[in-house]
Amino acid sequence: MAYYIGVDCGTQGTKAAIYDPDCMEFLGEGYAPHEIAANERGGREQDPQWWIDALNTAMETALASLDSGKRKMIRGIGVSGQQHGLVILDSGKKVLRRAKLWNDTETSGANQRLIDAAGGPRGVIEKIGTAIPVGYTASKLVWLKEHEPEVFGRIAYVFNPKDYINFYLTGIIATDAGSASGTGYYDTINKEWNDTMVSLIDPALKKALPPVLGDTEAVGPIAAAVAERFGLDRNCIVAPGSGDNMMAAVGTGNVEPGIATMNLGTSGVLSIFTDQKPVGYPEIIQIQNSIPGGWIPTICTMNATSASTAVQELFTLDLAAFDNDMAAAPIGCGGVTMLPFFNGERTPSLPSAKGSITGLTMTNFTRPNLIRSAAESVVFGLRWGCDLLREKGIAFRQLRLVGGGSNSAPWRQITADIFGADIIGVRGKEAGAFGGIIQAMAVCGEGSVPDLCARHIQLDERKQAHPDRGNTEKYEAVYRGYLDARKQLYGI
Ligand SMILES: Nc1ncnc2c1ncn2[C@@H]1O[C@H](COP(=O)(O)OP(=O)(O)O)[C@@H](O)[C@H]1O
Ligand SMILES: O=C(CO)[C@@H](O)[C@H](O)COP(=O)(O)O
Repeated sequence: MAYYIGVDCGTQGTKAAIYDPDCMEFLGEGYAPHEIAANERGGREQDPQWWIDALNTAMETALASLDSGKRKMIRGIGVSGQQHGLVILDSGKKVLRRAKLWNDTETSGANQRLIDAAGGPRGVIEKIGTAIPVGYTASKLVWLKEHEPEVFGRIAYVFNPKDYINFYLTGIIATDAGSASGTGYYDTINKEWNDTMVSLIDPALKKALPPVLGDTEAVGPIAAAVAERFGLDRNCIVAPGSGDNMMAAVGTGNVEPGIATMNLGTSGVLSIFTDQKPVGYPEIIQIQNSIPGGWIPTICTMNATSASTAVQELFTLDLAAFDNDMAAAPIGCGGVTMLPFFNGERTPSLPSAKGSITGLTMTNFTRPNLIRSAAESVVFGLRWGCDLLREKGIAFRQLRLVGGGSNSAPWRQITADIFGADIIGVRGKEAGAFGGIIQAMAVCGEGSVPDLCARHIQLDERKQAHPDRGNTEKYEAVYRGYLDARKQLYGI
């Protein structure tokens, strides 16, 4: 008998869950939040130590009910982490500064300068198979070189948040192809660091890049101090892990054509596995490497539950009351349209955009309409990206919905109606963490990732929603209204 731990280091907090594959049950779970240091210029940063503190708390909580014998039966840990964040260490492996995060738009000017230097978006795609939206690691390095050259000059290691967690767990520095594909200097088609993009940032950076592990190649065994802290066996291995979207794809069975994963978390994400080399895609679609093999063309918006939470907090409602109001408002919110760009936006590329609400009248200016318009607008943003994927022939037969927003019955129905697609949830604590568990099991020889997905992923029938044809038709007009409002304000 063996147990596995999955960890997800998200933007708002870190989760840990312990899984018993024989009983297909979770033995424990834990969570601890982390703060975000924000500035008015769009800066969004976290100290990597905050992730470690949260990880320790989450792990301790998750392990609390396991006696020492059971703790020793934990064979592997797989970590899923917020993508793109820039973690830099000096030659003594000490953190050089706070990590700039995926949702940091302070670096958007630097991103544009890098894209221009690479020959525009198409020049970037020729080199690495994907465009680089605002938020990718590359732009943060360019920004750092411009704004903090002394710090930049001391970089000895550069990697992403998940890799820092693995470094804490093992003492070893490495990354994986999925994470690397979100940096902006990794060739997603040929699966190797791209010298040209690296040199455009700075040729000296090359020596700071970590080795890229295979999909089921362990980082190594857990470090002695960490094993002792949690009472784990020294032979417990740490799997390579990956970015949260790759791991959520695994944790929802999105490892074969036909399944799509949508995450309504801080960010809004839609990813669809493909085994066909993804060439000629629109620039706004991120091409990312999937675990295992293949690719997951991905759309990521910057405002999902971050936007809904802003509205929820404005009205000081709990989630049940918030959902009730969402359900009470009509489709289209009586003409109220929200553009939820509270954090700027990257899909479409509008890093300096602000949130706005249009179409208000004396009669439609109600709390339920404002709440529902937040939920609808988040889904419209993803629908816009999805239509671009559909144009490329990427189709799906089922949308597996995860993230905090998937707990909301009205939001699920809104999503099903706007997409005209069947929605289902996935049982378990957290898709990214469960992806980590499946990957750790694969690394420990329990089966291939697709086989393990087939055996262990349990769909959640309680979180189903099916499109109502009448609603879907009504939404077509409302969606056009959303696109018009966006075009009027931002020309896109
Ligand atoms: N029933 C619900 N209705 C609406 N929103 C919800 C509901 N349950 C959770 N959420 C939202 O989900 C958010 C958390 O989402 P989560 O996916 O855990 O975020 P992340 O992984 O990005 O940190 C919460 O802040 C909350 O706003
Ligand atoms: O940047 C992306 C994807 O490209 C985001 O999905 C981040 O990876 C953050 O994830 P959450 O904290 O919202 O789960």
